Amino acid sequence: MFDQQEKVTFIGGGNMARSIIGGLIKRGYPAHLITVTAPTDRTRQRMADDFGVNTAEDNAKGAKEADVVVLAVKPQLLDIVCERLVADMGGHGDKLYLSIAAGVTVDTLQAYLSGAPRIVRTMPNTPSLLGLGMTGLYAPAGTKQDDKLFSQSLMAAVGKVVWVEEEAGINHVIAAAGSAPAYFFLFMEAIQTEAENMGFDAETARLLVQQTAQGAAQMVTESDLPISTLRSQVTSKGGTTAEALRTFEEGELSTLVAKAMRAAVARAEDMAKQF
Ligand SMILES: NC(=O)C1=CN([C@@H]2O[C@H](COP(=O)(O)OP(=O)(O)OC[C@H]3O[C@@H](n4cnc5c(N)ncnc54)[C@H](OP(=O)(O)O)[C@@H]3O)[C@@H](O)[C@H]2O)C=CC1
Ligand SMILES: O=C(O)[C@@H]1CCC=N1
Repeated sequence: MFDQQEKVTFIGGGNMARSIIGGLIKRGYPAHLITVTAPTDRTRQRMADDFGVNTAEDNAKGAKEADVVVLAVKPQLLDIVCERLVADMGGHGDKLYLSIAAGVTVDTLQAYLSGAPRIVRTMPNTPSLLGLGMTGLYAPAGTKQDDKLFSQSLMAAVGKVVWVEEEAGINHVIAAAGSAPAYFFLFMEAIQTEAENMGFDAETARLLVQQTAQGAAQMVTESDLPISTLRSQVTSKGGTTAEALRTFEEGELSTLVAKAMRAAVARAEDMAKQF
């Protein structure tokens, strides 16, 4: 599965790092090659207990021996974390730096990392935990093929991957995939809530929504038909679905979705100016 097995250190052990590491371990990436750094004991302990990976409180200690450093802290912390990291390691160490941060460009990362020449940006999402992630990757011109291949194989171990040619494409991946699990969760929450209002207990309401969402997603995955055809197969003329869909149309759901995706892109662009 993994042609190259490199020592990988994750700086930060939050939701996204956990999803990727969980997915990697599930797919057989050797735990002893993975290190996670995080300031709190609890995060480090959970990582060690759940996945058997190495942990370190000190970022430089955790990253010094690594071949690949995955930057998995919040975007607003990246400057201080990277600058401290290279200072404490005595330089960038010519490592491959893989950033998962939204809204921080390669140029900015390079400035934070004292000119590190090997940087790849990725935009994963949390279903990586189940091996069902969707990751966009961007490598600046001149990135070595080996670095692209390793970044791709790491992220492909936890789901599907797409490369974007232009760095701006990463923001489009954020809108369509990185942030998008939350859109589906919101939709599912709304269905569950209304099912409960209709009288189902919470457990049954959740079962109704989760099984339906999983079934619908699986149909999209397994069918060659356009999604609109799958929708119309549910929609009997003059029936119940048509009424529900008409209500969504009246509320301009498609326009609202487009607006939400544009808002995610705009926020990523703002962040890129801010950091
Ligand atoms: N969540 C998501 O769905 C996605 C997130 N991303 C990106 O992933 C990155 C992380 O997001 P997410 O996982 O949600 O964030 P979380 O807040 O869940 O995790 C952040 C982690 O950073 C750790 N941390 C804080 N300060 C430091 C430090 N000085 N040195 C080392 N580690 C530190 C925290 O440690 P502790 O636990 O000890 O407090 C925590 O484990 C962001 O840049 C985000 O843009 C990208 C795609 C999807
Ligand atoms: O909300 C965020 O900024 C991050 C990036 C994509 C998903 N979560």
